[in-house]
Amino acid sequence: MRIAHYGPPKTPGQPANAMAVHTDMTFTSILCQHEEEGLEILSKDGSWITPSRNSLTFLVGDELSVLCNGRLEPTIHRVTMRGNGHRYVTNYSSVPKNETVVQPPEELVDTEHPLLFKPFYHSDYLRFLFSQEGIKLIPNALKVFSGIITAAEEGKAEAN
Ligand SMILES: O=C(O)CCC(=O)C(=O)O
Ligand SMILES: [Fe+2]
Repeated sequence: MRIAHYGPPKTPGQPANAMAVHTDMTFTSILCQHEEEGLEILSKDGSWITPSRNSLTFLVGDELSVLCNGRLEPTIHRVTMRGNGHRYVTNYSSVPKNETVVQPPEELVDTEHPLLFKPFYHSDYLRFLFSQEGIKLIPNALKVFSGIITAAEEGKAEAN
């Protein structure tokens, strides 16, 4: 568990990007904001949702998405400081061990649900994310690192 502190925006009244758009390199993260809000979650329709401060927000991390073979998508989120107060947030996350091979159980892979991600070690994924190449790809780094192009997608790419 981590407790993070964010100072108010440098220019009062002007929203500040305090954490860039990303997904978490975790199985799950549970966030709790104290007093000052700021968390923003990207919804399916492209709008940003702002969870209220008195709530727990459950985020699907990259590795949970792999574990359930894409049935859940990683939560895309960012932090924008709009108020002028200090912001505190607790982040309780579950993370695979470095030597864990991240892959779905075989029950979740079949002809209707082909394997979407190549199995990988958590430590290799972290190394990629913090590389010059990986960091630029956030929030789409997972697909580039381990995504399998399906036959349907390949057909689409050839047609273009
Ligand atoms: O501060 C927050 O609300 C979110 C923090 C976050 O996204 C992270 O630490 O990965
Ligand atoms: Fe995050």
